[in-house]
Amino acid sequence: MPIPVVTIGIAGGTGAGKTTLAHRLFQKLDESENVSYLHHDSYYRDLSHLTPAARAQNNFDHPDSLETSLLIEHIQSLKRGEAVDVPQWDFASHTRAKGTQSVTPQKIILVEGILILSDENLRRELDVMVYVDAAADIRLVRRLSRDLRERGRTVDDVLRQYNETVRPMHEMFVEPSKYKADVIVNNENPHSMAVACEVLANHLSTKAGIKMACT
Ligand SMILES: Nc1ncnc2c1ncn2[C@@H]1O[C@H](COP(=O)(O)OP(=O)(O)O)[C@@H](O)[C@H]1O
Ligand SMILES: Nc1ccn([C@@H]2O[C@H](COP(=O)(O)O)[C@@H](O)[C@H]2O)c(=O)n1
Repeated sequence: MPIPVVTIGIAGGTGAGKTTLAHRLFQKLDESENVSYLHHDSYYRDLSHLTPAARAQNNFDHPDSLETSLLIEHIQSLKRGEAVDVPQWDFASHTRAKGTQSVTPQKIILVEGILILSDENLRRELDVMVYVDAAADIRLVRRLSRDLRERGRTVDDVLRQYNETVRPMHEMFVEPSKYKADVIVNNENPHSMAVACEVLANHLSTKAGIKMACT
């Protein structure tokens, strides 16, 4: 029996604050309201057939690097009330890790990723589309620090990748997708985050009777 579900998409450039916003939303949702959280990054195509050097040169910011059709299938399964087995991505080796993570169906499906608003079929699955915005220099600094800390990268790795693929693909695919969003959040302004929270709370309440306290 299908359950009423609200699907929220959170897009934005690398380092913009998508994960930060998603985690803030979890904290603000009533504890009884659980969330099925899907990250587009989990759906990168496996590169284990390539050498480590070749994998590192891959363009991870082009839509073809992701198995978006599987993400769409998973959203549709969750909407039907079926659990899904989500692949796990290893950012250090650029490969799909062994094993999957089971995600169970909940009233809210939260989908996050740089490219989720650039795919028309994926957009059709989303009830509310949010784009988190921040200036390129701020995003680069945040990404540099996160990739050194959490993704096993060097400063040279991050800067080379940023210049060769991240920045051009951002301009080609990510930034234009901003104009598909229902809500654009300015992550340099805390008030903008608060307003976005109010908009989402209002939507969840009217469409699905889900309570979310933003204060
Ligand atoms: N408004 C903010 N002010 C300062 N640091 C932030 C802010 N938003 C996010 N960050 C930090 O920037 C880094 C990248 O944020 P994250 O949410 O992971 O971005 P994304 O998911 O869009 O790549 C994280 O270390 C996070 O703590
Ligand atoms: N093996 C990989 C896979 C992806 N990336 C980068 O991740 C970025 C998206 O994640 P955010 O959390 O920053 O939104 C994307 O820009 C890819 O370049 C990677 O470096 N290695």
